[in-house]
Amino acid sequence: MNALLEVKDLNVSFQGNENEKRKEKESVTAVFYVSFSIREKETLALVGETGCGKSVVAHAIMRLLPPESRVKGTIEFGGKNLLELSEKEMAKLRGKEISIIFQNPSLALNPVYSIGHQLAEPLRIHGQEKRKGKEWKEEKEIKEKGWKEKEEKNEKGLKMRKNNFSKVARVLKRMGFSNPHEYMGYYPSWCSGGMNQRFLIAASTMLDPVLLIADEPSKGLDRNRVAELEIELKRLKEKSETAILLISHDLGFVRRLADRVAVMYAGEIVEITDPSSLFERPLHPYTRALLNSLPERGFVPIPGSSPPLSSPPEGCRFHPRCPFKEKLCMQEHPELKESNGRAVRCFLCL
Ligand SMILES: Nc1ncnc2c1ncn2[C@@H]1O[C@H](COP(=O)(O)OP(=O)(O)OP(=O)(O)O)[C@@H](O)[C@H]1O
Ligand code: NI
Repeated sequence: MNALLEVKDLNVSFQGNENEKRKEKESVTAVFYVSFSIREKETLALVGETGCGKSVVAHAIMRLLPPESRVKGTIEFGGKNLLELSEKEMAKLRGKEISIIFQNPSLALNPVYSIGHQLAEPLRIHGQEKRKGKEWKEEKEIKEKGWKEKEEKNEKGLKMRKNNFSKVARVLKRMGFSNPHEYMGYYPSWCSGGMNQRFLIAASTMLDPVLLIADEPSKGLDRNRVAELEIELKRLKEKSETAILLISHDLGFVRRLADRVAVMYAGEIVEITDPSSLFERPLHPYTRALLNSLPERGFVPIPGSSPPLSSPPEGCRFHPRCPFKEKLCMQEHPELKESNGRAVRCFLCL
């Protein structure tokens, strides 16, 4: 099957603070030659320790990185390289074809607008774009023909609002809200955190995006809410055409939802495989260490810490923490090699 999204050799660096000794600005390469693809309707999880570059990858796809970042490589989506699109072209895709679930429901929802109003926002933004030229013409005609037509236009606006609201109601109904019109009149502060989280998912998927990016959607949620979120994402997987890039520290969550998992370490992908092979037969020593650090597997911490991204070690980036390292691992940088549907960046595996 064709890839929906194809990330090739993605590099992202940031101009950092001035180094005291060398009196020059240090550059931090947060993402280093990252390549992966997501197929239609597939859920790909991105996992790895904090600071390894997961969010930077997500923001590069959404083109939401700050101006001081330098991005290289290609991100192909629908036959176009997203990195070459103008801001205007990108704005047309955002929220419509590629959407993102923001992490914190209480920050992402505006307290002073009703749920219904906020859920209709993507419809308003993307509906207006298409109508812009036509609207301008209408505006001109109104000036020429007087107020009668203006009244008609107001009616049109009302009709559009009604259409938007019935679309919001349909989406909420699909998400299991039996009485959507009632909830649409609610304000975020009237609802529980779990419910607001579901509204955020509804907002992100209002226009049936082909790709949804969920960056740590379960972070900071209590157990019940994580369970609700999981049900919601499963429902989305089953009932829609949306592919998901799922970024999460919660490996149990990843195991239950992902079709494939990419493991990142210090800005690189070190392993890509299906969840059951990953959990039953992890190959890369880092993946093994990551699994051993899970509470149910004995909570064994990974010795040492991630290398600074401004000066990563020579050879394999994991070698200073690897219990199996050999001389070669310290001297040469391993490639990501594929075999039997798995890919691993290690001289000692495969
Ligand atoms: N705007 C920025 N300027 C400089 N460095 C940045 C910037 N944004 C991210 N970084 C650096 O890039 C690296 C990767 O950050 P990123 O947020 O992608 O990590 P992450 O894997 O998402 O971690 P977490 O699991 O904690 O969310 C970090 O070392 C971070 O300091
Ligand atoms: Ni992150």
